[in-house]
Amino acid sequence: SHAWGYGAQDGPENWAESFPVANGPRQSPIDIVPTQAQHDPSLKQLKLKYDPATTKGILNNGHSFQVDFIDDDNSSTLAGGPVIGIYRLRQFHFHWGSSDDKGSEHTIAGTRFPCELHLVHWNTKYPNFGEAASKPDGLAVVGVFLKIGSANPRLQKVLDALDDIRSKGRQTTFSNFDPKTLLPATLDFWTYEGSLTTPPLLESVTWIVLKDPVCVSPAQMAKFRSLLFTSEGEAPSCMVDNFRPPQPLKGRKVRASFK
Ligand SMILES: NS(=O)(=O)c1ccc(C(=O)NCc2ccccc2F)cc1
Ligand SMILES: [Zn+2]
Repeated sequence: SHAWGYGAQDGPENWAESFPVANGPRQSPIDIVPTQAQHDPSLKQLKLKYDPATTKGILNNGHSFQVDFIDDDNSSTLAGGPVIGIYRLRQFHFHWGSSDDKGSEHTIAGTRFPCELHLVHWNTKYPNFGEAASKPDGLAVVGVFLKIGSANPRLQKVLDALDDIRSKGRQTTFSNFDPKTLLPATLDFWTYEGSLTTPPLLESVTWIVLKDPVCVSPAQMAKFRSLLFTSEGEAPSCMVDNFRPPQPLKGRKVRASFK
């Protein structure tokens, strides 16, 4: 089976054994070097429309935790920015470290953040997420950096649900949440063509990485780190350091929506 994780034996350095695309031409994440990004004035404004009523639940999937959304219609969508057409919100999740000096997947000129939020959308020109995930223009993921600061009240509702999903496979009700509240004030972004950052590492993602971080407090980071990679009954293993390090750019251009 394709069991993968973030440990010494099953972690990112070994993923290529089961998922050879790990060494492909458009892998994610990457180190974003702002001075080497090109401002593209043709990039449109990012249009995010999220309906809290589409919130479906919250799940510990053994790699991260995710908040799932009903994606049967265009109630919660992403358009504009670098994408053509309409992409539907499927889920959002996070990646974080065991300490505040690491945890993000993308880095900015080598700077790592303690946490990174991913809002996952799929192109409605395809019938469903699974189909879209195998197409070069199938997915669009918005990445948001979290930096240590004052407690973020918008995060609290998500973090309060974590007590009910401590172990892998646990899920609980979660409703009426507006992911827009997790975003920074300005939606300036970098964009490049990449991949899923976890197996199956499919090269189907248009990445939209926001320039401005949002805040998270040390106590809130401790809540993320209270989750487990393991199921109930297994020897507990703390869910931390669930990030893939930056991958080779292989000639790709990173564009900036801002000067
Ligand atoms: N960290 S990230 O790049 O934002 C990322 C987003 C989504 C997935 C995912 O849906 N995996 C399961 C999956 C993949 C392909 C087809 C169906 C699936 F359920 C993985 C990584
Ligand atoms: Zn992710």
